[in-house]
Amino acid sequence: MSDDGAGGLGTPALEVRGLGLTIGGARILADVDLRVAPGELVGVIGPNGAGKTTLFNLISGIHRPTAGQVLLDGDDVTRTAVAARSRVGLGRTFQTSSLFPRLSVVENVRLATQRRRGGSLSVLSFPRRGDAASTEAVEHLVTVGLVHRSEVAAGDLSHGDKRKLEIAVLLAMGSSVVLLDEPMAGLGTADVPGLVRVIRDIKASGRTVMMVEHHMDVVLGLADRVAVMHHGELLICDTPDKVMADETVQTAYLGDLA
Ligand SMILES: Nc1ncnc2c1ncn2[C@@H]1O[C@H](COP(=O)(O)OP(=O)(O)OP(=O)(O)O)[C@@H](O)[C@H]1O
Repeated sequence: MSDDGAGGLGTPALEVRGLGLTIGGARILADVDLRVAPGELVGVIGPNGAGKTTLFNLISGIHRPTAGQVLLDGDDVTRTAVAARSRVGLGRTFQTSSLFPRLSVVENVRLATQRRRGGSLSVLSFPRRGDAASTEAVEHLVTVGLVHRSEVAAGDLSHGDKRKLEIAVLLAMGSSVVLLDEPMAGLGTADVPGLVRVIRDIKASGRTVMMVEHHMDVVLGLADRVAVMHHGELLICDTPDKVMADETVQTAYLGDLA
């Protein structure tokens, strides 16, 4: 099933058309159509094994689909490599951390800033405080509320702070479409509101966000629309109210949570 096009008029920031993945005869994902408007936040929910991570893997280029297309800002990137998608503005966090644990917090962000600017990737070039890349790195750390941890090794951060740092790295890479894969996973209850604020700020900055998340209250509180996956298909993509009231969704998923 396709979403009902709440992405609206104009070119979607992200679109998938008829997206499918079959591996060894097993249908992992089938016929997913979804349009995400610039600045929109779409939450992706569904039971374990529904295909949420597979959808992200296809959008970010980790897997090639066996059917369908992925478009970024109207351009077909279905055959584009992960790094090249990143260069045109698609950023993704993973369920497992992808940071450099021995580098400091600010160094991790600065490295991403340098990469985007096409400059040196040498760690030796880090200590030039006050240069443009460092200044920008600090700005991203302010955005995610981590500037007070700038000099700490990334590997020594709490789980919640690592998630914030991953997001700062995406911002430094210049991502305009941000895929967040279970950002709240493993967070203590006390850390959730801080990360929710960060995600709200990212949306407020005009970026487009897709977020796989099992915390329903977080999804319902943040998302403009909620996409529900089930058995590799997209059941519905609509406003939180409509999704919560949808009978098919109640039967397929939400009923299980009650
Ligand atoms: N490379 C693969 N080869 C075979 N099966 C796969 C592969 N990748 C995913 N699957 C299967 O496809 C289904 C969807 O997996 P996926 O990880 O996308 O689900 P999910 O909705 O993200 O689940 P969770 O909430 O548990 O992370 C699962 O049954 C999984 O075992």
